[in-house]
Parts: sequence; C-alpha cells; structure tokens
Amino acid sequence: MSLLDVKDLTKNFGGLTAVSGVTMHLEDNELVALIGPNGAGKTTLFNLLTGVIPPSEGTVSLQTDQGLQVLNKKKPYQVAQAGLARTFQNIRLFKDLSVLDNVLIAMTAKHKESFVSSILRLPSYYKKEVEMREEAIELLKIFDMQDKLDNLARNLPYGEQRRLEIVRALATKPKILFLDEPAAGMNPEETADLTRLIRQIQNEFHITVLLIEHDMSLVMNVAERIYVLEYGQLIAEGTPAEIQKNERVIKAYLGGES
Ligand SMILES: Nc1ncnc2c1ncn2[C@@H]1O[C@H](COP(=O)(O)OP(=O)(O)OP(=O)(O)O)[C@@H](O)[C@H]1O
Repeated sequence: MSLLDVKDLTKNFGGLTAVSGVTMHLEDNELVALIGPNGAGKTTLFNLLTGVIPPSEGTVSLQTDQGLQVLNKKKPYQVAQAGLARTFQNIRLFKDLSVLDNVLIAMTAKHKESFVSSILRLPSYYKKEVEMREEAIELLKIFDMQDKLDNLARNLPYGEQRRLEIVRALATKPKILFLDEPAAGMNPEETADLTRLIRQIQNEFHITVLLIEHDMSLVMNVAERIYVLEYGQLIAEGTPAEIQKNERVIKAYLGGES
C-alpha cells in the first residue's frame, strides 16, 4: 500500500476531459515530478489531489495515522489536515503581513487549540502561542530567513517570496508537499538555490514531494521518479534517465527532436 494512491482519476470540464483515467502512486519520502506540455492537465491534477476541485470519477486515498482516508469529497482544509500541503503557480502570501505572521497563520490552521481557551485567553493559549512562535522561527532559520522575521512579505525579493510560500506549506507539517512550478519566474541563481532547498526539504523533513515544473534541468536534477502527462493522460513513468530516452515523451514533450 502506497502513501498516496490515485485510481482512474478523471476531470471533465463540460466537453473537455482535462484529466483522464490517471492512476499513480506516491511512496514515503519520495521526490517525484509531474511534467507535460502546456495544457496537459498538470495543474488540474494537482487541484484534484489537493481538494481544490472534485473529480468527475476516480479515487484519491492517503495512508494516515488513523488508517486509509479517501480524500475525494474532502474540502481543501480537510485535505490539508489529512497531511497534504501545496504551493500555487501564482504566489499566495499575505503580502501586507510580516514573514513571521505568514508562517504563524499557516500553523494556526493545523493546531487544534480549543475554542474556549482561545476566547478566554487561558494560560494554555499563551503557552501554545509561545511554542508556535518558537517553532515558526526555527523553521524560518532552516531556510535562512531568520533575519527577515519582521519584513513585510511584499518587500521580499521574488525568490524569497517563493521560499516563504514553501515554508508556510511546511508549517502545516504535511506528509506530502505539492509544489506547483516553484521555479517559475526565477533567475538561474534563484533556481539553483531552489534545487538545494527541495533536496534539503526531502532530507530534513522526511516527507514526500510532488513537483510540477517546466524547468527540465531542475526536474532531471532532483526527481527520483517522473510522471509525464499529455492531453490529460499519463503517457510515461520512470527515472529521469528513462524519461529522457522515452520515445513517446521526446515526441510529445520535447518536440520530437529525435
Ligand atoms: N476550470 C476550467 N474550466 C474549463 N477548462 C479548464 C479549467 N481548468 C483547466 N481547463 C482546461 O484543462 C486543460 C488542462 O489545463 P491545466 O491548467 O491543468 O494544464 P497544465 O498542464 O497545468 O498547463 P500549464 O503547464 O500551461 O500550466 C486545458 O485545456 C485548460 O484550458
């Protein structure tokens, strides 16, 4: 049994089938990439896996501490509580809040502090708040952002805004982290930093990462396994070396150069 099992997942938008009968799996502590040409259905598949949109058909099941959970009909916050976190193609930070507050808000979504103790401001509430603050600072230290705690998110350079998004996702202590085009808009130096960061996340947090990315050097550098989508269907799965020499992938994705 895999950590995440996806069976025959399909999404129709009116007459268009954006994702068609996708079956895939993710294992513990794997770094997997999902690639495919523009419009292949990658973001739609991410949205299905993270509860942003419901599937037309198929199932998504996650192994959790409470046993197997079917995620299909769950809302995004329930999917997040089950252990799936994601970033988006377009940055979604609270731009007018500080770096630290951005992380604290993500943490609050996960912590189950009782309503009564937070309303009454019981000692346990303050204790929790102090703990969360310490945890958030520790996390930001790992990603070299300890000097930016009070900076407004909007004032960070682009690469750091993307990094903060990843920190926010990690603050929810996910089992699986979904990264949607994390290198989009980055310069080569920022992309090199991101490559190191993704490896660091996998090593230090022992979580599974699924990555959508158009930057092939990043994908081939970090992914252990790659899925390839074309017109909503999976056309290949394998190691970077296998994918690079897969005829169907070369034809579909790399423009038939061989
Ligand atoms: N809400 C929607 N309603 C109708 N069609 C949609 C919707 N969302 C996506 N599509 C269509 O589904 C197909 C897959 O789109 P999707 O964004 O998932 O592809 P993608 O592989 O992520 O593309 P890109 O690499 O350009 O981001 C496209 O033809 C797109 O126009």
